[in-house]
Amino acid sequence: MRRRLIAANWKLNGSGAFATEYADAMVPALEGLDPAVEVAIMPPAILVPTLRDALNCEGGRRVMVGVQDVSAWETGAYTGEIGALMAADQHCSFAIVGHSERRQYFGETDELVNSKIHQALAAGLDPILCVGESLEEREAGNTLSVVGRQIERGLDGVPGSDWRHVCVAYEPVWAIGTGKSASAQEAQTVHAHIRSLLADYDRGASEIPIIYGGSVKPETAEELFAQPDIDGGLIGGASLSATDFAAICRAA
Ligand SMILES: O=C(CO)COP(=O)(O)O
Repeated sequence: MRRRLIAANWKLNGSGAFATEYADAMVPALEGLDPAVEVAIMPPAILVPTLRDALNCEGGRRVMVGVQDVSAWETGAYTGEIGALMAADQHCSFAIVGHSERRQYFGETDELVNSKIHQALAAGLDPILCVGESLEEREAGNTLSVVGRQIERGLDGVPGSDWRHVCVAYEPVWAIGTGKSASAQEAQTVHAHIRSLLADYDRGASEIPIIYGGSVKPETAEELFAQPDIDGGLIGGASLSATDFAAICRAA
């Protein structure tokens, strides 16, 4: 049975007060949710302790926290960076790695993304490797080759013993923040391709959860998550509403 994961990416949004209010709303909203569904929230790193403490009230469901990025270096003179070990020390469970906004605005290459994947795994975090094509690449018919390259280079050198800690998020760049989600069928086609690429590594890799991101809303979540190779979602805009995010979790 593959893992099912619904993850929130707050991006550059939130505050201490927002995190506390959000957690207060999430705890009751998730009551009764299938315990097999993993729920994780990635706020800006500085809000991790506040959110984590507010979520983990007694009797509440376990909601994990994570970071939106980690450094490619473990420690040292790298001003502004946040290390994977530091995130783990703050009880983070996940790290998003290689988000298209990092690739686009901060020039992250597949090689840098690969170093970050190794840092995350070494620190005991579950990395969520983001892959996805731009509109131009899709229109040129290159979706599967772009995604294939990002998977191959991003996961280069990951040992078989670590497959169970890896997640992949397929996030078509043209669907992020645009309100234009890939159709369930379009997403399923790419997910099935990723699944077959992973299966080429070995059997363990074919069990990696592949989640979809890009304008997921409560109204679209159910059909997306019903696809055989879509194991959950990475939610941006809609995750900023605790009510909408909880509704999306229920669709998993
Ligand atoms: O980038 C995303 C999640 O990482 C998706 O963002 P939106 O849900 O706002 O399109």
